[in-house]
Parts: sequence; C-alpha cells; structure tokens
Amino acid sequence: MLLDIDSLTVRYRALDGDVHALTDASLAIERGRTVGLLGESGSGKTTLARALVGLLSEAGEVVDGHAWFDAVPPAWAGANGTPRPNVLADEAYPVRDDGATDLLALPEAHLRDLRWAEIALVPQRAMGALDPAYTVGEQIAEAVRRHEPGVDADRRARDTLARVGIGAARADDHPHELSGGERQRTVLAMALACDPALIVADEPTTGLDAVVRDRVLDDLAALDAAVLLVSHDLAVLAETCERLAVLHDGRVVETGSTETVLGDPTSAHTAALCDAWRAGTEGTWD
Ligand SMILES: Nc1ncnc2c1ncn2[C@@H]1O[C@H](COP(=O)(O)OP(=O)(O)OP(=O)(O)O)[C@@H](O)[C@H]1O
Repeated sequence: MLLDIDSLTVRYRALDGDVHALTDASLAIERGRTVGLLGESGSGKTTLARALVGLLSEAGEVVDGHAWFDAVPPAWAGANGTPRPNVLADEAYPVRDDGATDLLALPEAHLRDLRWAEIALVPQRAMGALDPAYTVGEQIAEAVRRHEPGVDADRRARDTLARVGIGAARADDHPHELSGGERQRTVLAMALACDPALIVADEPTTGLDAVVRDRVLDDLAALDAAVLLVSHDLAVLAETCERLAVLHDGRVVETGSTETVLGDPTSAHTAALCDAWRAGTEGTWD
C-alpha cells in the first residue's frame, strides 16, 4: 500500500468553538492507482488533502491518526540506495514495520524532502499556487533543483510543460500570461516534474471549460503515479477513478470500487448523491 490513512481526526480552532473537520477518516491508496475523494462542500476534502502534506492552515490541528506513506524521497537515500539511517531510524517519529513513515508525525524538514519529490499537491485555485514574479519555467525548475540536484532542471521544466500540452516555449511566460486552463495545467506540470509516487489533486478541474477539463482528467488518468482526486463532482470522479471514498460531515461513509460504490452504495448519503447524479443534477450540490 502506498498510502494508508488511518483514523485521521482534524479540528480547527475558531473563535466560536472548535470545528471538527475530519473524524476517524480512513482511506488507502495502492501504488499507481487513482482514488476519488467525493464530498459536498464543507465535508472535509481539502482538510484531508492538506493534512497529508503538512499544509493545514494555522488554525488546523491533527488531533489523531496516521497517514502511513511508503515512498522514500531521493534526499533520504544513502550511497547504496537504502534510506539514510538518520531519517528512517529517527525515533522521534513512528516508522511502521514495513518501512512506511507517518506523514502526520514527520518533522517539517523531512516533509519538505517528500513534497514534490514523492507526494505533490495540486491545490485548489491554480493562480494562488504560482508566484507572479517568476516565469512558470523557473518555478518548476526550482522544485526540480531542490530534489534532483544533478538534473538539467530547465530542460525538465520545459519537457514537463510539453507533457501537459503546453508548448515548452511557454516556460518563459509569467503566470499572468497564461489562460486559466494553462495555469491549471502548469500547476499539474509542477506536480509531475519530480515524478512523485502520489499526486493529491484538489478540485483540479473546477472553473475549467469542458475541453480543458477533459484534457486535465486525461493527464491525471495517464499517470504512473497514484492519484488522490478530490472533487464534489461525481461525474468527474466516475470517469477517472478506479476506487472512490465518500466523505460526509468529516467522516468516510463509504469506500470501494467505483463500480460498486455507484452501483450498490451502502450508505444512504452515497445513494442520495448517486441519485442526484443520475437525475442530472450534478454540480448543484454545493
Ligand atoms: N481555517 C479554518 N478555520 C475554521 N474552520 C475551517 C477552516 N478551514 C476549513 N474549516 C471548516 O472545516 C470543514 C471542512 O472544510 P474543508 O475546506 O476541508 O471542506 P471541503 O469539503 O474541502 O469543502 P469545499 O469543497 O467547499 O472546499 C468546514 O466546516 C469548514 O468550514
């Protein structure tokens, strides 16, 4: 198993009391597989996505749970390719018998080694993920340089942009020179650049027209990496994902193959979502 989220519980401290955003949420993703995380607005999808990479907002706190992750970034590899003892044998945080590390317990310095290299977040709203002051090529190359020092980072940036259907020459553009769809694909290119084992894509198609949306979904479906695709849109997940998990009020109420979840849902909530989808009302749940 590449990622094994076990009983994740997250709350936000707010002036008028705590918000329990996730309660005992469990979910697993095998290497190379695409899993959809479905839920209405406020169900906890973004919280789960950001908790995995240690990017919850300041008010957020992981109260309980583990996120066992079985991939070792290049920065942890010793001369013979085995993880450096000072990383995996660090008793300050848990390592499971199979070698998986707990993302939720890793110190920030170790998490930084993992981000982009082995687990990449495609956040909601691409514009916010890009720095307006730098060309998109420079931004992609910077991540490559940090994690793969020996690689021609500029070449990799151009190749990765070309891979998501943006001409390599656009590497010299600043974010404001790209269309909304191009920016979204640029953020996807950033996520792909270091060839991570897992991509967490948070509503990557929201706000895109149908053609660009399909292109982004095709890109995600074609990846060797495992993908956790977060969406409120059942149509998007149904056409892209092998497995689905359904979040409702911060709890995972259903997991299973897409076929089973859609064809024979066990929770009343999932059944209602499926009925709404079939009735052609998808996109109106939020
Ligand atoms: N910084 C915060 N402070 C307080 N509460 C928060 C904060 N961020 C999120 N929440 C609350 O946590 C719950 C889960 O929010 P989250 O953004 O994870 O849901 P979501 O399913 O991603 O929703 P959406 O589809 O609208 O993005 C919601 O009740 C939300 O209001």
